[in-house]
Amino acid sequence: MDASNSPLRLEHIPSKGKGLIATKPLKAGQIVLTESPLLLYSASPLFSQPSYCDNCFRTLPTQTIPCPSCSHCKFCSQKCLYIALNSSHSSWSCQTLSYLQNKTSPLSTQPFEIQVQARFIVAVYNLLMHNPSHLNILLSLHGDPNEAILDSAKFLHSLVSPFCQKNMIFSDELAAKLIAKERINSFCLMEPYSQKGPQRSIKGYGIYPKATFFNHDCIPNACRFDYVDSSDENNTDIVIRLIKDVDVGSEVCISYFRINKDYSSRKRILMEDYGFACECDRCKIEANWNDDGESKSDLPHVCFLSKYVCDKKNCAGTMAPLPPKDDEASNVLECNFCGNLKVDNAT
Ligand SMILES: C[S@@+](CC[C@H](N)C(=O)[O-])C[C@H]1O[C@@H](n2cnc3c(N)ncnc32)[C@H](O)[C@@H]1O
Repeated sequence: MDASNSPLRLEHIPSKGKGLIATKPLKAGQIVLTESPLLLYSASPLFSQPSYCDNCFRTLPTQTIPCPSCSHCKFCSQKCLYIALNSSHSSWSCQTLSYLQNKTSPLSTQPFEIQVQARFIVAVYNLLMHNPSHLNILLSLHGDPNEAILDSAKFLHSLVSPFCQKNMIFSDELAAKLIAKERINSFCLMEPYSQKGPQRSIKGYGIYPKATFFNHDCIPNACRFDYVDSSDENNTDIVIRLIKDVDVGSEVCISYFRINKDYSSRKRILMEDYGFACECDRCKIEANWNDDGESKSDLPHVCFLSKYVCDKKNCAGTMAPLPPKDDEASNVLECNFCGNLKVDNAT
């Protein structure tokens, strides 16, 4: 990120913590970051059977390959099974998850959110057993534990720690710090778009240590593309593409959710999930929104939404221009959810 030819650099942004700033003038459609995940984990409750591969998160074919030791994990190919057995689904993870997924497990009566935290704890402990140096990266991310996280960390660590060797670094304090990072810094891996809707559900979560530094804006100048169900080798990479030109020195921001959410939903999610009150221009205007009958169609954010929200049925993804070719900006917009293309005649 700090390499001299990188389009972005990390800086302190007043009242936001760290953020990413353009190091040169950047063009709409430009890809400013492609990054592989440090950690991936499933978003499925522990006692359900996911419909996607436990290694690559692509939708499972009809013929699946189960883990030879547990009945819970399924893979789409021998290659994915082999990769997982040597990484995310090590014998330690397999044994620990099998215990947690047992019908008599204390987790069977716990809410969905705690079950996903259990998956995260197993995934992160497994990662740190194999790559202890990743701990510093994880601990440097934003987020501190609150009371609820301290309680769930204590509970989850007590279930998992009997499977850990005595000389390991894990503790309930560390579990709490890690869960607090997970909440704020994870990106969703989504089911493919379907016109039947209603909304794409979440297959899994990924921690991307550079992408996590993008701050939120309700009128973002960049958005995230993902290609989880593509046949690309790096299908779980995250790709951040610019929606508009960005001046040197300006911050590049994404939206942490669909850009067409109303003011009260945005306000609630940003406070409950991310712990901040948004001060962007759109929020300032919408906080004082009243139904005075006056047309609002020429307000900058209303124009932005009508241009960049995908209008395909049940989609509402964000449209961003295709990457520039030979330094020439594209006038074709692509939706980051459904892949819909539309020509932008105003370009
Ligand atoms: C994923 S992190 C983004 C990077 C973070 N700023 C850092 O220093 O590591 C999300 C956190 O950044 C801060 N943040 C993001 N967007 C913000 C905004 N528009 N206004 C204020 N704080 C923001 C909030 O503290 C939020 O919980």
